[in-house]
Amino acid sequence: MIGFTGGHLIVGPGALGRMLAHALAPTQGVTLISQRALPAQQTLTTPEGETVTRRLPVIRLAALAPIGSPALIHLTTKAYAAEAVAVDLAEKVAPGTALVLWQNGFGVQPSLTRRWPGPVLCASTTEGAYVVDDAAIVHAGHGESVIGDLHGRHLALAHSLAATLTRAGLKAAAVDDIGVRLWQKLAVNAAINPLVALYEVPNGALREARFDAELTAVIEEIAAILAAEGIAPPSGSGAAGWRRLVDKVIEATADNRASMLQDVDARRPTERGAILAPLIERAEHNRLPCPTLAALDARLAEKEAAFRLEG
Ligand SMILES: NC(=O)C1=CN([C@@H]2O[C@H](COP(=O)(O)OP(=O)(O)OC[C@H]3O[C@@H](n4cnc5c(N)ncnc54)[C@H](OP(=O)(O)O)[C@@H]3O)[C@@H](O)[C@H]2O)C=CC1
Ligand SMILES: CC(C)(CO)C(=O)C(=O)O
Repeated sequence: MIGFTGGHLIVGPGALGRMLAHALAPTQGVTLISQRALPAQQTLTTPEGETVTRRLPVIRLAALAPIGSPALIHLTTKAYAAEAVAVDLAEKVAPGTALVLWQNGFGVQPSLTRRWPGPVLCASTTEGAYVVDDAAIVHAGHGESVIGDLHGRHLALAHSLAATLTRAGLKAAAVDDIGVRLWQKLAVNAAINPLVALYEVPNGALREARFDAELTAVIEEIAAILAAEGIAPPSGSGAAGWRRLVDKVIEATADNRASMLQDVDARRPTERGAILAPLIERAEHNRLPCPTLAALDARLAEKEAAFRLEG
């Protein structure tokens, strides 16, 4: 068993986890928690193209001794791994320990807010990072993070974390409507990610006429579902407001291979369960049709099954 000396525990040392660790390490105690051995010598390429190498302590979750209360636990696994990891973690930390969920979508957030024994913050970020290998990541682009909790009970904690992240060079703000922010990001992810992952194209391809009918159908379904849930787009209203937001993101990220496409490229499961499933569930709850979203989900499931067969 390996000891842990306090500070920020970052569980899931992938792109986002290591980016947070690199940012926080100069001013805060940081420990990465992994599921397999990783080198402690870690390199980050900044959005400005600078390369920085740091020693980041890494402990395997299975080897982590029970600990008191770290400052915060950041959960930075993919959404589909988060609940199982949280169950393992809960056995090792004091019950009041705060958890920060960095996952996209709206699956693990309500569920772990109910189940985790301490405060749960949710973060929604437009920072962009990707993994090069076990010792290197790229922070591809600066973004912004918003942080809050689903029931508005931990705003002081959200403010304190946002200030810590901002001081560390990751612009962040505390918000009292994180649920709305998560759904708004989910709407963008649901409109863009499944299509680009299925057609294996960069985001900018969705500007082409051949995708217009499918993109329009997806956005109309999302708009109806979110209207029933009382979630409006950040500006404008209805399907036109969502379309404007999605078009803006497509334009701004035209060269991106979206995260779901990167998962397809790497033959990994996608986060469709965190992005499409909550919309489909809310559509069923509100007795709204969502044939386009359901078809995208089924096609992605088929693609993932084919990868599993490949091996
Ligand atoms: N990358 C980005 O720019 C952004 C990511 N996000 C969200 O953040 C989340 C993480 O994304 P990202 O960092 O890209 O994903 P990655 O796949 O790069 O990282 C996930 C990490 O979790 C690790 N992990 C999986 N299971 C466990 C476990 N049981 N114990 C410890 N670690 C585990 C993986 O380890 P292993 O390598 O061994 O599989 C991997 O290091 C996703 O929900 C994503 O949607 C949101 C906005 C931006
Ligand atoms: C907004 C978008 C689609 C940008 O690529 C994204 O967040 C992702 O790749 O998951």
